[in-house]
Amino acid sequence: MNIINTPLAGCVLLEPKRFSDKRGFFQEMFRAADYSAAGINTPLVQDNWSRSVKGVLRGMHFQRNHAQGKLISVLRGEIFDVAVDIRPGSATFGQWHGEYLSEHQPRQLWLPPGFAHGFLVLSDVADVLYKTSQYYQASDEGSFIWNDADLAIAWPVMPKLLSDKDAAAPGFKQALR
Ligand SMILES: Cc1cn([C@H]2C[C@H](O)[C@@H](COP(=O)(O)OP(=O)(O)O[C@H]3O[C@H](C)C(=O)[C@H](O)[C@H]3O)O2)c(=O)[nH]c1=O
Repeated sequence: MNIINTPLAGCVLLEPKRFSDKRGFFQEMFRAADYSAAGINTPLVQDNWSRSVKGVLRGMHFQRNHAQGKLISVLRGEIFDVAVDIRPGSATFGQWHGEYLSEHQPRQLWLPPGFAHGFLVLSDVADVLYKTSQYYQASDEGSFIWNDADLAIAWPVMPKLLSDKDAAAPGFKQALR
């Protein structure tokens, strides 16, 4: 498996092997012993399946006190996946990194605890499967607006559909006060 660093320390792109043949393909989606080399040393305790239609943007979300590491995979369609470094004291605090993830390439993005996460759906539908290193705790959730001017995330297209919560999210600085 290839492990490719991003400009945000600890946030890495993984390229697991995909074995294609005339039937289709086989791909291991997670193997603790191998993924620890990518810095995934905490147990991953929850799997999430998120289905969205074209133009949906989910994010930007984080958990304040029970920060979740997230291993993002796309089983169907294509997304633009974004991580924002919100680790206090990080040299890249407030910086973002985006990756195109799709069913067509064996690529996964690992966000260690301390990142906000969001994605924009580029295909007609997208199925995103992601593993987290902490359980979901609704009361611990924080969010900030997808188009915060200070962050200036370069989304490839404008979103068409957000949850009411995401559409009303505060700015980045306000959310992290
Ligand atoms: C995240 C989550 C949600 N839920 C319930 C709570 C709501 O009743 C419903 C939809 O939740 P929400 O609108 O927060 O889902 P997303 O907007 O996809 O939120 C996620 O979006 C970004 C991309 C993330 O990285 C996070 O995992 C998460 O914040 O599922 C659960 O029961 N467990 C969970 O882990």
